Amino acid sequence: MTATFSFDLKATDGKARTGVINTPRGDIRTPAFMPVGTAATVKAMMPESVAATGADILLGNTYHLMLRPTAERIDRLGGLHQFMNWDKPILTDSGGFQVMSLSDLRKLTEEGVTFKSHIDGSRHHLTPERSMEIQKLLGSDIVMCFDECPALPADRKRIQESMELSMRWAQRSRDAFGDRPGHALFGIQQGGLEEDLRGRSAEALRAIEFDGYAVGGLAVGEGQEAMFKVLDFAPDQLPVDKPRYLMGVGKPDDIVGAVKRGIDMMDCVLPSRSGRTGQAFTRRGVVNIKNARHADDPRPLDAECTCPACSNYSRAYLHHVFRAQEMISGMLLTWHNLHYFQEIMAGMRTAIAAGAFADWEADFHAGRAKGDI
Ligand SMILES: COC(=O)c1ccc(CCNc2nc3cc4nc(N)[nH]c(=O)c4cc3[nH]2)cc1
Repeated sequence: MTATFSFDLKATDGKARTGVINTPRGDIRTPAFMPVGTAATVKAMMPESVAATGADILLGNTYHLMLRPTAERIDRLGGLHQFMNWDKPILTDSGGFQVMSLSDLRKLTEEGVTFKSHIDGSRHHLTPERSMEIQKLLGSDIVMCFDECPALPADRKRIQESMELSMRWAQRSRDAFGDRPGHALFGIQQGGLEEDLRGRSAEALRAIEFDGYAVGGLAVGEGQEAMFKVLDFAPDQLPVDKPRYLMGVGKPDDIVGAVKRGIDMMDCVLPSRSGRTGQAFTRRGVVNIKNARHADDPRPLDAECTCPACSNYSRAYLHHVFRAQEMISGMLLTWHNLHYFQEIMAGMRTAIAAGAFADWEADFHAGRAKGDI
């Protein structure tokens, strides 16, 4: 732990990197996966269970928390860490992406976005300045710039105009964030799938100077092949000595491919949301536990996994509690998936430090079957 925020690059293997982000609330081992704690909880998990999976940091959402219970109420109660009983680092997304993907009756102007709450239809306004204020009230350790993420597919003109707006908002975010030792502000690169637009975005962000840089505008339906093509150039457009954060990613093989291309941090609802629907990620591929063929299977989900679900329960039991819609079903599979995602991150950190990423990656892909196992 340190009083300031810093990134210590420990080793590289090809484009893959491993290091530590030092923050006053604790160190973050990279490459890092951030569980998503949207409404001040990682759904179906106690905070101590999230920590037990190996997570060093979790993600919160400005959009959800501003609507309910409001940032002012969380601030009055001591901030988000105390409110949700998580004393390690928290990164908060800035709200723009969630407004466009969750709310309706949205109006986008140079000033910001106005929208109606998906919860009660009340009208709200988000600007770079208001997003910085909300994330400060929450007590977030890593604050994201307020940006606009265009839905794909979109024509080049729309992508360019959106990226240029986001860069003006990045400057306003920086100005509103002010000087907050021990707290970080990350810029977000936009530019769709266009190398030149992403290059201009990266240059604009470098000139403003941030503590870290996100690759935004991806995992919006472009597919893995198109995403990897962007990741073949985008990380190298960003400062080499700062953390690179790929937003919203992803499936296990997306994560491995992103780390291979120089990404240090990721977040995704996939392990928790799919865990609640009965989808388990394992070394050998995906298990849909609700499938009837698991009803009498005494074996664990994954014999090599040490999580509570795999250590103490059979597939038959997990199948039963999902079919019976018992609460323990989402708890066990969410814990398993988050544990497995952290195992992937730990494996890559060790492999990169040993210069053995290629072997680790080959082994990762070798074990995986297609479809349900
Ligand atoms: C079961 O799994 C799921 O339901 C599920 C849902 C959505 C995603 C994709 C999430 N993708 C994504 N999140 C994102 C969040 C972002 N935030 C900002 N500020 N700017 C961005 O440019 C941005 C891009 C994203 N792309 C992945 C999985």
